[in-house]
Amino acid sequence: MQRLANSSRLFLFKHKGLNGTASVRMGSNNKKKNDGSNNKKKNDGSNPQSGHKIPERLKDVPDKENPGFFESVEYYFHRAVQNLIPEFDVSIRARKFTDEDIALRRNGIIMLMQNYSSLLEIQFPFRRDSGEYELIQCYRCHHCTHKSPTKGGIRYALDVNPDEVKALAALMTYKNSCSNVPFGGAKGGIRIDPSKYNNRELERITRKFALELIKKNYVGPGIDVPAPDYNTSAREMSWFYDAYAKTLGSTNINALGMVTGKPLFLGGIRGRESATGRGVFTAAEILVNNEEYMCEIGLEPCMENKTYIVQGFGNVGFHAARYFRRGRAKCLAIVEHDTAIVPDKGTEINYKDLHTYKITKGTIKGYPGTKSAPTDIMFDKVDILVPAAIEKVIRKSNADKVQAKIIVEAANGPLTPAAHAMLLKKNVLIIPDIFANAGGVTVSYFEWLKNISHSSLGRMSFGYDKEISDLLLSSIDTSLSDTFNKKIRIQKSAMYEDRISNATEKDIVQSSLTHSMQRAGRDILEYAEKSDNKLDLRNAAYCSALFKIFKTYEEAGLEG
Ligand SMILES: NC(=O)C1=CN([C@@H]2O[C@H](COP(=O)(O)OP(=O)(O)OC[C@H]3O[C@@H](n4cnc5c(N)ncnc54)[C@H](O)[C@@H]3O)[C@@H](O)[C@H]2O)C=CC1
Ligand SMILES: O=C(O)CCC(=O)C(=O)O
Repeated sequence: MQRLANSSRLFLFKHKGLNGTASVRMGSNNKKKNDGSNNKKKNDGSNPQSGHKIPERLKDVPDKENPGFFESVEYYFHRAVQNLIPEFDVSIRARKFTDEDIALRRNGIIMLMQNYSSLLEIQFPFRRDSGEYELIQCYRCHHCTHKSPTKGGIRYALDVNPDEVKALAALMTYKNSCSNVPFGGAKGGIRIDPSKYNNRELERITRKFALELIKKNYVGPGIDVPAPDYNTSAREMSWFYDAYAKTLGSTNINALGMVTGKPLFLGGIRGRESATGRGVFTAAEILVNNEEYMCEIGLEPCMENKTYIVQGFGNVGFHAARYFRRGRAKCLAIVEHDTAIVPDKGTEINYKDLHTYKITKGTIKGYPGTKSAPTDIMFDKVDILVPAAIEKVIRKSNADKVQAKIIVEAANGPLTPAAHAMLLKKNVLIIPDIFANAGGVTVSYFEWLKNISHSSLGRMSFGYDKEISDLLLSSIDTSLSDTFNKKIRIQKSAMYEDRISNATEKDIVQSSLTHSMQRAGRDILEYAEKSDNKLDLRNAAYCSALFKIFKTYEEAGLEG
């Protein structure tokens, strides 16, 4: 990075985009002389001088206690676009457009990247086991379709609504791009409280929703691929798949790829269930091991003995808590919607056991070896806070209570823009959702690949890899023996023997997930380094995501 002489804001950097390397000026495309008076970013991180304006209707989003979820995502989108205008223009200019056409084309693509493509609202009557009828409301939103299929989970909750589904679909577009998952974004949900229905009823509701989507050609292995999310799991995904397999999918050889997060014996993949929590830990680890970042927030650069609190002990929170403990961090509390628990001094929670306890008792309250605490313990002093429940839990009215140094957004949208800005000012490191919780969709992608290739990962290469490494070792034996003129044999370590002889699909999934998170993290940190506030990883993650989406639209052309 090289600062330009007479500007405090403009700087030059190299970006390795999809199309190789381009040198661009970042931060402002304002050609006017900088008088230093108004060429500054605002406290909320927006940059009015960039040549791209945040739409008037979003102006008060960073100040609201309870902004719309979709408008919050749109707001983050526009903040990032403000930084990217010069980069966008460089990539269009390479195609020899006139200056006027560059602006028109760039603004057209920005419009495409922000807006959702379609939103389907379905209502159907449902007869409960009691004989009563209910009207069930469901939604599915396809956000950007620059890549096919679109992808994202399905949640069951009473607050599912069009605004929420659109926001979550947009987050999926940006998350997929940020993590190099080659899909567009989508999300869906059914507005029910699943705890009020028995299993047969839930199965019928799920199948009806699936059939409505199938009839409309709104889902399919090459169209849109659902997955588990809040209050759904492998069980609901099996029903979804079965509804497809018995209808439109009966003649489709790739039918298994119509949904991910399935059980293992129905085309699922090892490691998907724990993938989001594992990815959350990996994202945290990348930052916690980064000396510069830890120095900025006054922490030691290692995971060992860092304290953590997890809010939401569902699929994501359970596995995240497990991995943090494996990383030798110390749990201070687990917070659920009805209570929090704190481990007794000197004891450690057995998370698998706690998970079983919660399923059996319907609560974590009373778990042996812990004491109950109020749920606002999540605002206590801690190194790492992991909100893994729902959106907008940290807002303008409670953000100043947060005492964590690092927040890892395991849930989608747990912070409002106001809370985000307030915490940034307090020097809190926020690891944003579109990076932190991307482990789930990344392994969903691996499952989809497995389904459409009709082979488990590694099946065609494990044997060959073993033969090649045996050959390599024996050729090293031969060369050493020839050089030293005596028989030399390389000793294989037990770990090597074990890895090479007993490699499983899970090993491939886990190491590929780590690799993918590391690569996404590296790209985000590159953008962060170039920005005015390197702690604003959300803006950096959006920049990393949006540039790739922009390039895809730009290269595909806009006339079709
Ligand atoms: N399941 C997945 O693979 C992915 C999930 N996510 C996001 O992670 C979040 C959690 O999802 P899951 O773990 O799958 O859901 P889940 O349904 O398995 O668990 C959610 C947990 O949060 C608890 N909870 C709800 N409201 C709470 C509150 N106010 N305070 C404390 N706890 C509360 C619930 O009781 C439940 O135990 C959601 O935002 C979801 O969109 C993101 C990426 C992937
Ligand atoms: O696994 C997937 O396809 C999507 C997971 C999801 O819904 C999310 O990342 O929010």
